[in-house]
Amino acid sequence: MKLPESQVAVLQAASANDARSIEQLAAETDLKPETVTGAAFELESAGLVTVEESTDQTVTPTEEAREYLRDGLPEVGLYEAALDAGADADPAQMGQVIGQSGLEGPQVDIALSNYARKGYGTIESGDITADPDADPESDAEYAALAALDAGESVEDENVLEQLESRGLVAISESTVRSVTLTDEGVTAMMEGVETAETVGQLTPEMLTSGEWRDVEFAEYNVEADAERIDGGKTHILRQTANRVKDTLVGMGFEEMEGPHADADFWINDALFMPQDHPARTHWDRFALSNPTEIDDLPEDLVGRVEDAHHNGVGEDGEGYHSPWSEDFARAIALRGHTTSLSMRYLSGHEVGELEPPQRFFSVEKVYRNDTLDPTHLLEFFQIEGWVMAEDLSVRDLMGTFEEFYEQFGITDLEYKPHYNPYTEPSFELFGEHPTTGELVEVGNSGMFREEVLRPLGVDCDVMAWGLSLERLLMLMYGFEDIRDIHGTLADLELLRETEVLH
Ligand SMILES: N[C@@H](Cc1ccccc1)C(=O)O
Repeated sequence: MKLPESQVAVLQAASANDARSIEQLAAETDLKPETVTGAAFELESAGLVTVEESTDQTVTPTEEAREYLRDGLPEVGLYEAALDAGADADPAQMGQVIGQSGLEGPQVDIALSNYARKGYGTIESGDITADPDADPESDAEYAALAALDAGESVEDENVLEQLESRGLVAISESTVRSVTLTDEGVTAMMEGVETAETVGQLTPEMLTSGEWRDVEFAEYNVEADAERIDGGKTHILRQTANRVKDTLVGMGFEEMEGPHADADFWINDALFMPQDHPARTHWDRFALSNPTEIDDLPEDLVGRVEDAHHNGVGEDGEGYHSPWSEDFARAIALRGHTTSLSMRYLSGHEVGELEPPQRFFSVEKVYRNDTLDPTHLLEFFQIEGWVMAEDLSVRDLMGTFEEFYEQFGITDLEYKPHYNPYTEPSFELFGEHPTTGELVEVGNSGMFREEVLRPLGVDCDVMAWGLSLERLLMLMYGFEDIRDIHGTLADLELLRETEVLH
């Protein structure tokens, strides 16, 4: 019998009486595990070996667990402090016991949430008791962590589950295969197995020499285990941004482009945002220190915008009775919204005067001095858009949102009246989070006011919006923390495994 080299090697290394794992065979034959697996499958289909599969669990203590192995579990620290405070006799004040325990930050919550569960005592309305019979020495979770750390295995599934849910162990499963010679395999070996020359890869030389006609090619085995390789890939946020762009282009929109750092004029003044608006203080804007201002603002437009701020527009227009300075308008900051682009385009500054109907969009980054939390980042992507046409109504706006979000599987939009200095009426948009069921704000929108449109020279209706790309992602994939997706705390595994659906 003639077989490819790797199969001959595996056949020789396998035994009829004792199952050998892929790793053992790989070590013995000096072949890669994936080559051995491939060969084993081939031999199995030829009836020469059997391949058994089982699942192997690897449990590894996390960094946090190692800390506790060193310093003790937080709930045990709390128990010891409670004992010191005499809480085994009379309830002690919880605040004091926590202070004494030396626990800090998140460890306090961790201690509290495990204390009663593990029978160390009770916690009720500010008081803590300690069960005198509790024995930290025989804490099952600690013992299990210590065993794992020493390379031993832990059989108690409940304890493992608990440790996993506390984030103290990482459990990963892998398929283990082992190979045994069949009777047929033994017979084949006794009759003699020779190595057939097989070619794993076609080369240009083989093609030019014509040698390819005579060689035997090794078969591919697409089921063989191979090493996992995480190649670079487009970030899911970028993938979704691209999908949003495709969707909007499909709906007849054209893309806007423009500066991330822009004059306050485009970011705020053109939007009829008074210069003394709270959002325009230095707290909220990321000002540029070099350069500090933009010189080439369109003078006519600046004049009309200033006039609207002072006097409003129309016969009985009403302006702001607040100061307006051109220096303030020229100052450069990172844009807090991409509505600056909408102003640039609507004013004719970018692509010339526009005749209705028109539709424009951008999917671009904006910057805000917010406090970081699960739904806020200092920078995020805004899906900006506007439609310019005669006689638009709120129905057109809602219809556009329904059509857009439906393409991402979101069909339960809700609207809430809102206030923007530049739109009237204005609406916030909400969608339901697929796992928590909470209503998540996904965007803000409205019909631009006369005070915005008149100075820009637009004399028909314009409906507009700014939607959050990250929040759209949260609704699509059920992320609960925006920081899982980007920033320094991003969950790489999640990013590797999430597939953007088209
Ligand atoms: N600029 C608004 C969004 C918006 C754009 C256009 C019109 C109305 C609202 C925001 O950032 O929240």
